[in-house]
Amino acid sequence: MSVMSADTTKTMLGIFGGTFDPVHIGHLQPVAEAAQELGLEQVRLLPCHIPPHKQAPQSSPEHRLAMLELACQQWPLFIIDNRELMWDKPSYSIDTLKDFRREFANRPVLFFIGMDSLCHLDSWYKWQSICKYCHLVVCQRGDFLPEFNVNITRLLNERRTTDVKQLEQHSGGYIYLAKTSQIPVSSTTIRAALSHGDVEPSWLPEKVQDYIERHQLYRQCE
Ligand SMILES: Nc1ncnc2c1ncn2[C@@H]1O[C@H](COP(=O)(O)OP(=O)(O)OP(=O)(O)O)[C@@H](O)[C@H]1O
Ligand SMILES: O=C(O)c1ccc[n+]([C@@H]2O[C@H](COP(=O)([O-])O)[C@@H](O)[C@H]2O)c1
Repeated sequence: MSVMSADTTKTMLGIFGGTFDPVHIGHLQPVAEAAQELGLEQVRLLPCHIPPHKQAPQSSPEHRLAMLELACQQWPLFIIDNRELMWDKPSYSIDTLKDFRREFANRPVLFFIGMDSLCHLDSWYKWQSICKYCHLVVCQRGDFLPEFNVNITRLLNERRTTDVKQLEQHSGGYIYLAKTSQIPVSSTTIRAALSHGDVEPSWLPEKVQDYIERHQLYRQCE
């Protein structure tokens, strides 16, 4: 585990990456609950530029950013960090985490991910080094049945903690499974619903839904 040097007073830094195409309640609610469980007052949302493991986003970076800004107005816990959008390359988390480490040398970094991301973590670029640079905080995911393969089982055996102090006292290295609500929604289901004009209003922050309507986004599902 990477132990912090002298600076033990620094507060934990929460970051949450995603394609956010569009941002929805399944992104915001579980992370907000986990942040509260861990005593965080702010979480940075990191919209990715080129998602490493899936098709290019349907909406432009400008639209995705605008929707995130509206979501942040309704959810003041969140602020936007657009560093990945500034880099003209696939958004590999290891690069982003190294960049955070350069900026916040010893500060504990909490990287929020959904349970599906944890289950597929061993397909990420340089996945074995991810926990050198951060803790992972894993949110439950309502539309996904978790199954841990041998790599993830080993990783959890080595790094899982239920002790928040471990997260506070180390800059990275631990995995914390948060007890968050199961919210069975994804951007894919929302894009499909929007293309039929029948999206469930509770899935999206109200202002995001208005924005989508105003700009006629996701009328055609790819
Ligand atoms: N309903 C949900 N509950 C918990 N975590 C979620 C949920 N939806 C997305 N996440 C998490 O949010 C992060 C970013 O996800 P992403 O932007 O890819 O959303 P998505 O809804 O899975 O998108 P898509 O359907 O386009 O693949 C990932 O770590 C993912 O696990
Ligand atoms: O680094 C990787 O190889 C990698 C592979 C898949 C996803 N990620 C990151 O995980 C976060 C959620 O990704 P996604 O694809 O579910 O939107 C986002 O920050 C991605 O950049 C990172």
